[in-house]
Amino acid sequence: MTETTETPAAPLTIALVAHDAKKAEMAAFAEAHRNELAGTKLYATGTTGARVMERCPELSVTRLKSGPLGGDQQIGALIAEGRIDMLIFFVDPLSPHPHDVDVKALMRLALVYDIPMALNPATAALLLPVTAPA
Ligand SMILES: O=C(CO)COP(=O)(O)O
Repeated sequence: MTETTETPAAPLTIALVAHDAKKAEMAAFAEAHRNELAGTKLYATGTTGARVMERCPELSVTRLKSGPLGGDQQIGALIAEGRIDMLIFFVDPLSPHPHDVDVKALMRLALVYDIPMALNPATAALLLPVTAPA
């Protein structure tokens, strides 16, 4: 009998980011999808990560800097290194953001590296079950 040694698949790595006006929706999204998210490795910008962990204390989220202080760029760097499989970024299209160039740079890298990117809850809800079964 031949033994096969199967390497367990690495968990899906997801980056969570939400503008201030969308943080409540991100926390609600995380709660609604807590089972799928529990099987993934999560990164988030600082405040978004805090809100998600507040709502779902069982989820372990690696928090980076706050977006305006470089958190969006940190996530962009992880994407460039091939360490992020999916970006869920709830964007507020109705407010100006002082770090808009960082926001654009993050989205640009998600496009360059062709990773699934959901910019609103409706798209994230479609994307998540396809890629991260509960
Ligand atoms: O600013 C952000 C996205 O551009 C998000 O950063 P925070 O999660 O720290 O608020």
